[in-house]
Amino acid sequence: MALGSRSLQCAQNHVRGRSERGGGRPFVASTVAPRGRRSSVQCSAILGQLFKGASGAAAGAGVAAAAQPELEPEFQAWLRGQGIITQPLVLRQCGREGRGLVADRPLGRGEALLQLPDSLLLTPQRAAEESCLAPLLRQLSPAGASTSAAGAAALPLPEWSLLALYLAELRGRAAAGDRGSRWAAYVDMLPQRPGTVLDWPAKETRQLLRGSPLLRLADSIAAAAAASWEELAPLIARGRAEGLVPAHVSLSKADLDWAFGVLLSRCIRLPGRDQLQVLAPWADLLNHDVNAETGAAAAGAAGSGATGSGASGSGGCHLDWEPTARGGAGALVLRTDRAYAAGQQVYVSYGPKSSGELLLSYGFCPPPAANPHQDYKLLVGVNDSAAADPLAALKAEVLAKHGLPPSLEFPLKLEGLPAGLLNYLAFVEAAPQVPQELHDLGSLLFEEGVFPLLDGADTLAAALKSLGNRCTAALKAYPTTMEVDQALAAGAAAAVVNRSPRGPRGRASPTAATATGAAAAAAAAAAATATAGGDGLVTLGTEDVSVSVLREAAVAGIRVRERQILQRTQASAIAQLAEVKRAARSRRR
Ligand SMILES: C[S@@+](CC[C@H](N)C(=O)[O-])C[C@H]1O[C@@H](n2cnc3c(N)ncnc32)[C@H](O)[C@@H]1O
Repeated sequence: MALGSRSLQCAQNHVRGRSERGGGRPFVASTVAPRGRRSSVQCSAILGQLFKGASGAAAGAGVAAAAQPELEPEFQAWLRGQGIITQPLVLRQCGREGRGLVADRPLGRGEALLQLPDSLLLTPQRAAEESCLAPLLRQLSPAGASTSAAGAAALPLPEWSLLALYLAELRGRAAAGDRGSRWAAYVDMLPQRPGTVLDWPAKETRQLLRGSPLLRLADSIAAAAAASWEELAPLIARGRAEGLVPAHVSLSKADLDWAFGVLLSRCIRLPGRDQLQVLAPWADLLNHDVNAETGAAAAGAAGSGATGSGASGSGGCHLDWEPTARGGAGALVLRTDRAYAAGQQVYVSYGPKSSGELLLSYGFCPPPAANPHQDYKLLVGVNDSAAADPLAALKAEVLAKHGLPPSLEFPLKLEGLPAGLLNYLAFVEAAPQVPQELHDLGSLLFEEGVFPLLDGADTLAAALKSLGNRCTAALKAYPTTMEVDQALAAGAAAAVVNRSPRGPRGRASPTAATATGAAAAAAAAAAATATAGGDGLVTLGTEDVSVSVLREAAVAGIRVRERQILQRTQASAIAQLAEVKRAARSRRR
C-alpha cells in the first residue's frame, strides 16, 4: 500500500474546503409556503423537495418550455431594464427543485448563455458602499480591515458579514414597502425561508444529527453565523444610535439569520475573480445536478463554497467570471457543458457534496444511495483517541513538517478507503519507545508511503485495527438502530404521501404507511413524538410539524447510508488486518 504525501495532500485539501465552509457562507431557496395548514399535495411537494435527487435533476429531464405565464415578472423586467438578455434560458417552475432555468431552444456545447456585468453582481464591496452603515464601515480602522478575496480594496469586515448586513437591510426595506433600492426586485424574489440548517430549531438539530459527522458541519455553520452576528450587532447598535439606520429598517437578528441562510444557499464564489463571493441575480436560479462532475460550476456556496470552476463532465454547466467577455469589460458567464434540447433544464454543480451537506446548506436531500458524493467524514486527530497522549505535541509538530494538520476529516465511501487515511492513522496511533522516532516514521509514512515496523510492531496492522475500532465506535454513536432508521426514512415519507387529501387535518396511520412489525412500531413511536396529537397517529396539521417529520426522514436516510459505509469500511479493515497478520506469519515461517 504505497500512499505518499500526494495522496495525503488530497485529503488535506478536502478538509481545507470544509473548514472554509465553516468560515461561513451562504444559501437555500425554499418552496416551503408560509405557516398554516397544508394539503397532502403541499406536503408531498415539500417531501419531494427534501428528497429530490435522481429523477428530476437527471440531465436530460425535460421541463415543458411551452408558453407559460412569466415567473417573477417584476424581477425579469428589472433584469431587462439593466440590459440583461435572459434568452435562451427561461425561468420555470421545475417541480421539486423550485424555480430553475430551462433552455427555450436547442443549445450547443460551450455556448455562452448568460453574461452578467459586474454592476449586476452584489459584491461585498458594493454591499459596504451601499449599506446605510457605510459611514461607519468607512471609519473602521485599517487594522481591523480584511482584504477582499479579489485582492481589490480593503474590506472593513469579512465578505460574508458585509453581504449579510446589506441583505438584511434590503429585506427590512422591502418589508416596509421601501422600494428605493435598486436591488428591490431581486430581494423580492428571494425565498422567505431559505431552508438551511440555520432554519432548524437548535434542539432539533442536535437530536437529529446525534452520532453523525454532520453535527460538526451544522455546528460550524451555526458558529459562523453566530460569529458574524457578534461582529455586526455592535455596529448596528452604533449605527442606530447615530441615526444612520432608517426607522423602518429593523436590522434585527431575525433579518440577519435570514440573510445568512440566503447566502449559505445562493452565494457564488468566483475562481475567475480570486474567489470573490457574490450574489448573482438570475445565475442563482440554477439548480444543482448531483451527477455533475466534481469541480463543476457551482451556484451555492456553503462551505467549499459555490464555485464557478470548470465543468468537464455531464450535467454541469460552467459558471465563472470571464475577464474577456463583453468586449474586455468582463462578465459572469454561463457556458453549457454539452448540448441541450429545448425544454431541458440547465444545471450547475454546487460541488461534490454529500446528501447531508446539501440538506444542511441548501435544504434539499438527494437520496443518499443515488449520490456519488455520499460519504462518512471520519475525523482523525492526534488528540482524539487518547485523552492524554504524551506524544501529542511532538506528533503535531511532525505532521506540520509534512504539511499536515493535527486533525483531518477523511471521507469514507462505500467504494474504498480514502487516500492517505491509513498512513495518517498509523502515525496518530504510534507510541514509539523513543519519541524522536516519530520523525523517521513521519518521513516513511508521508513521503515514501512505507509502513515500517515500530518497536517490532507492524504500523499498518495498528492503523487497520484503529480503523476497525473507530468504525465500531461510530456505529455505536447513533441513537437509533439501522432498522428504525430504515423505517423512519420510508415511513415518514409514506405517511405524508398517504395522508388523506380530504380535510385540513386528515390523518394517516403510520402503521399503514410503513413497514410491518418492529420497524413499523418504531416509526409509529417516532412519528408520534413529532406530532401534537400524542395519539400515535401522524397529524400533519402545520408546516412546522410536517417539515420536522420530513427532516427526520431525510436524516434517517442519511444515517442508513452512513452506517452502510461504516460497516463496509469496518469489514474491509478487519479483512485487511487478517491478511496483514497472515502475511507476517508466513514471513516468520
Ligand atoms: C441557488 S438556488 C436555485 C434556485 C431555486 N430553485 C429557487 O427557486 O430560487 C438553490 C436552491 O434551489 C433548490 N435546489 C437546487 N437544486 C436542487 C435539487 N437538485 N433538488 C431540489 N432542490 C434544489 C434548493 O432549494 C436550493 O436551496
